[in-house]
Formats: sequence, structure tokens, C-alpha cells
Amino acid sequence: MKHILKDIEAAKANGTPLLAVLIDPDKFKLEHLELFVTKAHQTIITHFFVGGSTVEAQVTQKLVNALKRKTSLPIVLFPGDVTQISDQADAILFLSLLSGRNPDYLISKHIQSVSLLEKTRLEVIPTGYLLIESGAETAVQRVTKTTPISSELLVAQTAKAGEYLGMKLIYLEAGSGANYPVSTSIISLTKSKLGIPIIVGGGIRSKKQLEKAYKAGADLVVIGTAFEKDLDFFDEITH
Ligand SMILES: CC(C)=CCC/C(C)=C/CC/C(C)=C/CC/C(C)=C/COP(=O)(O)OP(=O)(O)O
Ligand SMILES: O=P(O)(O)OC[C@@H](O)CO
Ligand SMILES: [Mg+2]
Repeated sequence: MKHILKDIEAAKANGTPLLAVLIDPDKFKLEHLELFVTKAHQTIITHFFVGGSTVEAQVTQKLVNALKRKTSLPIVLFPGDVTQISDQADAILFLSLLSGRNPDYLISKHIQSVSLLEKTRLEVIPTGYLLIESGAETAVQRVTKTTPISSELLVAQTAKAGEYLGMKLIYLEAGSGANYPVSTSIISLTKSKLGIPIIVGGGIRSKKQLEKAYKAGADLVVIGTAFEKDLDFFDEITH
């Protein structure tokens, strides 16, 4: 059994930057998986994240099963909904949308997921999920009917409240395909207040932006769209 959270905490303690590639089951073509994974293995990628804001039933499970056969890197569910739980993954980010005030995404979906999770061996990782203003409406905003936060102080305080509540990770999200990523000042202020690892994602599409996020304090960065759009992006981050 893998210890996903422990490994992320250890990487933070050692200052080893982590990088996840996000596969959106809704958009990904299974016939591209072999090449995609082969390319990913030649890079600094450390994790596969799987999830989307809207995914048809069973599509996630099929993707995770196929991915599992091709990689020994950790496979972490990053679910937009209960239907995206797959027992073949290693862990699930048990997201609570702390930036919003929609009870469905703060606690209801979580209660609905219990009977399913009890039947799996997934490592469940309590994660505070914060949607940060990034210039235009994002899929997560639309689906959850919540407003992102823009004040730096409010982001940092919301993240800290998540840590006080016992969450083990904080995810700062600009939204998939965001115009601009989470600002370095938001990342560094949040970092200065937290003891737990910080995940940063949304709108990162160059090595320069990736390095800026790490320098500001991101422990794990998530990139989806840049890989979806252009497989050559893998070459930019090759070992
Ligand atoms: C507790 C369980 C099992 C589910 C609820 C989990 C919560 C609270 C989710 C927060 C809100 C949400 C919809 C998150 C989606 C996260 C995600 C996978 C985003 C990536 O998808 P995008 O790439 O933004 O959207 P597209 O599908 O449009 O590309
Ligand atoms: O697709 P991108 O913009 O890389 O965003 C990744 C992830 O943070 C979205 O949930
Ligand atoms: Mg996406």
C-alpha cells in the first residue's frame, strides 16, 4: 500500500517539489493513454491526478483501471463528484470547498460518498479546496455556484481555518484553463501561515510559471490543460 499523504509531507520537509498531471476523464481519449504515460514517465511528474468538474458515470473508473496497468506512480482522485470514486486509485483528495458557501460542496457530497468509500481501500486525504479569482468564470465556479476569493488575506485565513479544522492539505485553485494562475503573493502569504503542504493549480502553462509557483511556496503543482493541449509540453519538463 502506498502512503500518499506521508510522501507529500516528507517531500515538503525535504524541499522536493512535486508535480501532478491532471487527467480529465471526460476529455481524455483512452487510445492516447500509452503515449501519454510514456511521455509523463520521462519527466519530473510525480503523481497522476484524475478528475473533472463534470464527468459521465463509469468513465473515471475505466480510465483509472487502464492507467493503473501502465504506471506505478501514485494515482490520486481529484473528484468533482461522488460518481468519480474508483477503488483502483491509490488515494482520494477529500475536498471541501472552503472558499464557497454551498453546503453540497462543503459537506453533503461527502456524506453521500461514505457508503462507497467504506467499500474501497482508498487513502482518504482531507483537503481544503479554495477557488481563487482568476479573471473569468471557471468550470468549478459554474458547477458549484460559488464565488472565488480575491483578497490575499482572506485566502490565507481561509486556508488556516482549514488547517485548524484538521485538513491535511490545502489546494489553491485558479480553475482549469484559468487566464492567470494563483499569484505568487497569495501563495507566499498562505505558505507563511500554514504548516501543512500547499497544492497549487490552474492556468500554469510554462516552466517559468511552474518555477515561480514553487519559489513562492507551492509544495505540489497540478497541471492539466497544458498537457491536454500539447504533448510537447512534456518535453519542457523532462528530467
Ligand atoms: C467528496 C466528493 C467525493 C466529491 C465532492 C468534492 C468537492 C467538494 C469538489 C469541489 C468542487 C469541484 C466541482 C471540483 C472539481 C475539481 C476538478 C477535478 C477540477 C478539474 O476540472 P476542470 O478541468 O476544472 O473542469 P473541466 O472538466 O471543465 O475541464
Ligand atoms: O488545467 P489547468 O489550468 O492546468 O488546471 C489544473 C487544475 O488545477 C484544475 O483543477
Ligand atoms: Mg480541465
